[in-house]
Amino acid sequence: MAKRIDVSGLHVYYGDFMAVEDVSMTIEPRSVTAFIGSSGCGKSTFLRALNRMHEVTPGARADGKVLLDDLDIYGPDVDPVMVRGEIGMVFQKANPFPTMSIYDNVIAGAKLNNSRMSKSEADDLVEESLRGANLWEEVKDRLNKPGSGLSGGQQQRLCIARATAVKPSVLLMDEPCSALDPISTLAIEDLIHKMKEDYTIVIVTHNMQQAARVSDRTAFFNLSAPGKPGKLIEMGETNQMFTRPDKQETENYITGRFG
Ligand SMILES: Nc1ncnc2c1ncn2[C@@H]1O[C@H](COP(=O)(O)OP(=O)(O)OP(=O)(O)O)[C@@H](O)[C@H]1O
Repeated sequence: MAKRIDVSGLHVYYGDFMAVEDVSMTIEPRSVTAFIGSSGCGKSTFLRALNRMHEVTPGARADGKVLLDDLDIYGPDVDPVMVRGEIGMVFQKANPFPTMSIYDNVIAGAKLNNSRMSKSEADDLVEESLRGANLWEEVKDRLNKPGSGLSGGQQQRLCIARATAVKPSVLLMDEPCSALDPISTLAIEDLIHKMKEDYTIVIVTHNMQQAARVSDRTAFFNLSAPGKPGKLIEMGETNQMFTRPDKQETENYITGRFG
């Protein structure tokens, strides 16, 4: 079930370096939110702080509040592994487990959560997740072959199936199409469009057309100079952001005057 994310006053640091400064925003359920902005302005860092994935980087830490509906994901008793189950992530480069079969790739995370899953439950979940990722028809006859034998676009859809098999409520996608050809990109964009009925989706993208095509709301990040922290400049309906942004800085970026 899709859930809302409410961020207030979030700062993210790598050691002493503040990479993201004081970001507050609401990410609506059953919609796609795009993060755009020039390289190094902290989009990926902020995205990773939304499911505590930054904590796997030594020295990285976040300050501030992130609510997933009513759950404070930085609360003292909250397990980051549980958070990452609720808020899944898909990375820039498809990263299926190379030695695992397609089937085992899909079921890997779900099995960690429920080691007593029966064979028929697992079969059903694999089929449902692959169908959800628009990949079932292409792989149903080779489920026992390695995931690494698929094309780049198929591997990315396999990673999406793996992420959704644990039944998250939010999917964070960090430039999921940047390594893909235009046809595979379109397949992922179609999938994002379909999945927003069930999930809250956030996508980081460098591709303005992609942000305009897939997202309902867009957040523009920027930094005042190299080495300075990234900040949220403006967030709004994608249509409005691309036609009548409030801030000159946003307009300059969108019209290609910098970034
Ligand atoms: N592991 C890390 N250790 C130290 N600094 C980091 C680390 N990862 C990112 N940074 C720094 O944090 C800042 C924000 O980086 P981030 O990757 O979040 O930006 P981005 O907007 O996603 O960039 P891009 O669009 O190029 O992917 C940059 O100054 C970057 O050098």
